[in-house]
Amino acid sequence: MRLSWCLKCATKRVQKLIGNDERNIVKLDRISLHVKAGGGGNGLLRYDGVGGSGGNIYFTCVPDMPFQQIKKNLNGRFRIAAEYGTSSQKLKLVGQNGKHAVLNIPLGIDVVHKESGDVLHKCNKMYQRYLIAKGGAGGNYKNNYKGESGEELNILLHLKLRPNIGLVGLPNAGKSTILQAFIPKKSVKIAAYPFTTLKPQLGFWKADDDDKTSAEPFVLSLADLPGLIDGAADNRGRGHEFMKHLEYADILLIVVDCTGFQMGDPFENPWRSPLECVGILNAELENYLKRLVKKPCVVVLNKTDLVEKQEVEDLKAKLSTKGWHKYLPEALQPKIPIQFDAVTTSSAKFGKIDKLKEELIRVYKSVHFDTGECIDFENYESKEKRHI
Ligand SMILES: Nc1nc2c(ncn2[C@@H]2O[C@H](COP(=O)(O)OP(=O)(O)OP(=O)(O)O)[C@@H](O)[C@H]2O)c(=O)[nH]1
Repeated sequence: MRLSWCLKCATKRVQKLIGNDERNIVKLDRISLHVKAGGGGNGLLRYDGVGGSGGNIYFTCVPDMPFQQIKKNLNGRFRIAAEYGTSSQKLKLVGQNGKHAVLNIPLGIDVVHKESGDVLHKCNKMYQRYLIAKGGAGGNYKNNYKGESGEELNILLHLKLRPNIGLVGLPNAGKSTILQAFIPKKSVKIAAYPFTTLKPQLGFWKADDDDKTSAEPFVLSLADLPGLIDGAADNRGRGHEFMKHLEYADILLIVVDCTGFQMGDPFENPWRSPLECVGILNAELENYLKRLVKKPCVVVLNKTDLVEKQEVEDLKAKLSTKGWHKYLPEALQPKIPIQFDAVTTSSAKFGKIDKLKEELIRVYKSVHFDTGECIDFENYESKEKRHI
């Protein structure tokens, strides 16, 4: 019962988040807002009257709210203001406080100060009220009975997706092809050149297609992100914009091209072996956010049709060891090597993803059965590993 609730809520939350966009391409993942808290009312010096305080601006996380809804709720104004406090009067010495303004937002929004870039709040607790701008104090003896101004600032709301499975890989590894193989009806942009995927794409995979006995549909969401490059954690290739969507993913799926990777001109950039690709991706993930390398993680060696079977087996064996990173040159070794929950293979172009499907279901279910309820992935620490 609990498990089915988990699965249902995990799927629902992404479906609701992205609204009705048919192709499920995330078109809008940030909103710029001007917020102004109310100013305090003036006091009355002669009678020691105190002005009312200005209203605060709060954001509250609510369930099942699409990100686009924020825009609709604001009626395209992109400005929120709270009420001013009223001034003290002879007949009403204590002024009335201004009303607070509360904006409902979906879970997983980062509130960022537009000018400084500081993250003011990570809004990831349901029904929690986050104070965004404080109203000014009413006039009183401390401020010479002059009402104070409320805080006023420009902010950015950053949406972070909450997929069950987040696909990570270097460009051209075959992420979109994998997504297409999982969800054949979905139209995904695929091409034989890097950076075909420019925006995150979400797909919903009915994972229990063969299981006619299950009462609840078992649907997992997959997010295909644009390819990461060396230095993505330092925002090269707009890395931050995409990596933020991995923060709340339940499972990371590292997609590696079995034939390796060549970035641009071979005279300028060295060819990277598949193992080196894993090392680069591991390093990028840990550099961006250490918590990411603690998440459940599956590696899939894609394009197995292009290399010898033995080569794939050797690679799989290496990655399945605890010290897989030791096979890499020192400069490419990640500081915190990920201990993979599964290493598997696929040939997505030819629809061969059965082993990958099995492993993903196994890892997903094992994680959920461990806790018996919706897992708190922010504090998740796998049993046998991950000493950070
Ligand atoms: N031979 C073979 N080719 C594949 C396989 N999977 C993907 N490809 C090809 O690899 C190329 C890149 O595939 P994409 O799915 O666009 O790769 P991507 O990782 O999404 O690329 P970016 O958008 O750059 O991140 C395409 O030409 C695919 O047809 C596979 O299993 N075997």
